[in-house]
Amino acid sequence: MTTWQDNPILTVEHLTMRFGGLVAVDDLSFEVGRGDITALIGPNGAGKTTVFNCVTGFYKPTEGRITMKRENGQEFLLERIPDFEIAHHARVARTFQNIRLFGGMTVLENLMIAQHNKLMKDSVFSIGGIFGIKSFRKSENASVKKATEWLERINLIDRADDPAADLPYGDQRRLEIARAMCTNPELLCLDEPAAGLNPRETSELNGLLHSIRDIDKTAVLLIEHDMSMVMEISDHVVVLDYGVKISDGDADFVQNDPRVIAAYLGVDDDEVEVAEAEAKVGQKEGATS
Ligand SMILES: Nc1ncnc2c1ncn2[C@@H]1O[C@H](COP(=O)(O)OP(=O)(O)OP(=O)(O)O)[C@@H](O)[C@H]1O
Repeated sequence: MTTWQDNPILTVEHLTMRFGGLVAVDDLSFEVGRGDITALIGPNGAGKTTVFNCVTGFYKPTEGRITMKRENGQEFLLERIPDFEIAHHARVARTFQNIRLFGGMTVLENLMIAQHNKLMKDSVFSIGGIFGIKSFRKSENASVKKATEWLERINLIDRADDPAADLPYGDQRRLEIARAMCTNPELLCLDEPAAGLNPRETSELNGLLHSIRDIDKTAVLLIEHDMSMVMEISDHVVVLDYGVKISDGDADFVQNDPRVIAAYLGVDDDEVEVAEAEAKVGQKEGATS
């Protein structure tokens, strides 16, 4: 079995991000394995979103290197290129904490617009579209086919013509992921994909992420606060606290790591056993009262 170190798609080296005097991310290094679901976790304010923003080009890091290695061997230093090139050439797609669909457009149109760049190119920037040239028609048909396939995969084909804003929250989340997938990413970055979902919607999301890893062979990097979801689906978990990496391994390793338990309980490492015992007593008392 390969691990994230053997075949990384993304390598983060000595990443540091300062905002004035505040060090949000401090000398962070980790790998994201090709074909893995990797979770970036940590308490509030640990620096997770800042890392995401550096990987996807929203922030330029103060120091460090972020290398994306595509399947075809091409390498991109993400800290050096603008965000549209990160999406377009390095093939990194992302979603945000808050859903950013085009609510007034239909469900299908949301998936079509994700393929806009290719359509524009194939239509020679609309001129070919007006005259109906063959390459544009072919490209348009391919876009509709791809959008339809995704709607079938996320069980929204019956809602194709409804405005995206009319969908239930969990469906909107999956549509947003499908829209990101329509840009053909090799790395998909998801910012709290399970936030606000009920257990049924979370289970549908888990199925979708597994299929993206296994069928599309797209690596997934996610930030998530829902620990049971993280531990269930992740091949690899990286834990941050106060901008510093405190643990890095598979889900079993990380959830039993005393440094992680200490960070989440808000105590020092050497106080973990006492805090855990107190937490268990508290749970029992809660159950009997
Ligand atoms: N643009 C910014 N300007 C100044 N400080 C910032 C900026 N972005 C983030 N920070 C600070 O950097 C630190 C890390 O924030 P970040 O949002 O990355 O954490 P997080 O782990 O994603 O937190 P949460 O789980 O609450 O979303 C925090 O102290 C935050 O206030």
